[in-house]
Amino acid sequence: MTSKSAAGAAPAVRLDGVVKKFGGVTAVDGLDLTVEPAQVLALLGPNGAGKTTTVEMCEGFVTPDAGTVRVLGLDPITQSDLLRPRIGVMLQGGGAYPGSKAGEMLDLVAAYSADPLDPNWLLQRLGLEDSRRTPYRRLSGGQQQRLALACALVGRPELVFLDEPTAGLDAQARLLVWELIDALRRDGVGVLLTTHLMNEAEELADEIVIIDHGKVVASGTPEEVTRIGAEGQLWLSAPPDLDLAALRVSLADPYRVREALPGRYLVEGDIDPSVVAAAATWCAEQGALATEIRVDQRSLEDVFLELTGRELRG
Ligand SMILES: Nc1ncnc2c1ncn2[C@@H]1O[C@H](COP(=O)(O)OP(=O)(O)OP(=O)(O)O)[C@@H](O)[C@H]1O
Repeated sequence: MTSKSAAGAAPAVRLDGVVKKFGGVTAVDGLDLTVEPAQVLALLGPNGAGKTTTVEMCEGFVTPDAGTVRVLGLDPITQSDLLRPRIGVMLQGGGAYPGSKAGEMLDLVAAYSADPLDPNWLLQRLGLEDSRRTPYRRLSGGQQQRLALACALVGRPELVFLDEPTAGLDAQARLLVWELIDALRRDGVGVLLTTHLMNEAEELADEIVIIDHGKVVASGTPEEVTRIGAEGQLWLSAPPDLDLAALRVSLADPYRVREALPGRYLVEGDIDPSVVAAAATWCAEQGALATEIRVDQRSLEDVFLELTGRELRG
């Protein structure tokens, strides 16, 4: 289920029973979590679920009230001097002086590292080669975001914390970042990623942890998480509001058929090949294109919404 670290190697991140309260709000409530080396773990949760607080405790910016946090085997609060050179943190805003140029900023961060990556190679890898001499304040939001990622990676960290690394990026830039995260994993780097993009988590993560109200509500590989509650289910994706009457005739009792979410049709019962055929035929007879059929497996978004509720969080 989970990739194992090399014998004797400390997990990249290990949280045991971690609690963090802000006044009357319990942001993190007894959280256990492990990121192995060379593993991408996606931490998902609705707004206010406790993701940022969790990551900030790992980075040593926030002190837990209870439990243990170990990052590369070290305590991020009391051993931060030892830890800092070994981790990469993607700061929103980059801690930048607005007038400094993108290339200068990256060079400066690289200068703090004993064995940095070549900043020019990294700029080119992130599609920033033409922005080398551009002052930070003139970079677009997406370019600033990519520069923050470059700053997190230039010191060859063993572990990186990526807080919504592709928020606000266009599709091309997102793909570049995804490729880079994949390359990090291949190089043995652990990645703790927070994201609101379910496809990003499915695409990149070896392990998904969904939290809500500071507690784990589901965890496992993407395949394991998308199987939660999906036994005896067929999900068909197509345009919304199709007429289900004909499908109810061809799949009579004991099958139950409904449009569970707009454009997501759910058949519950014993799913055999004839049921798959009936669902596909029904969709074609409606003149609609079925874009996806999943058996005994749901989309990550369906699982996420069911586990964390559909109401908006503040
Ligand atoms: N410094 C703080 N002071 C007071 N309350 C805080 C502080 N930081 C976080 N909280 C509260 O702790 C809870 C968890 O917040 P956190 O930012 O960790 O959630 P999140 O999952 O990262 O949310 P989002 O997806 O919106 O970024 C929220 O109720 C938030 O208001």
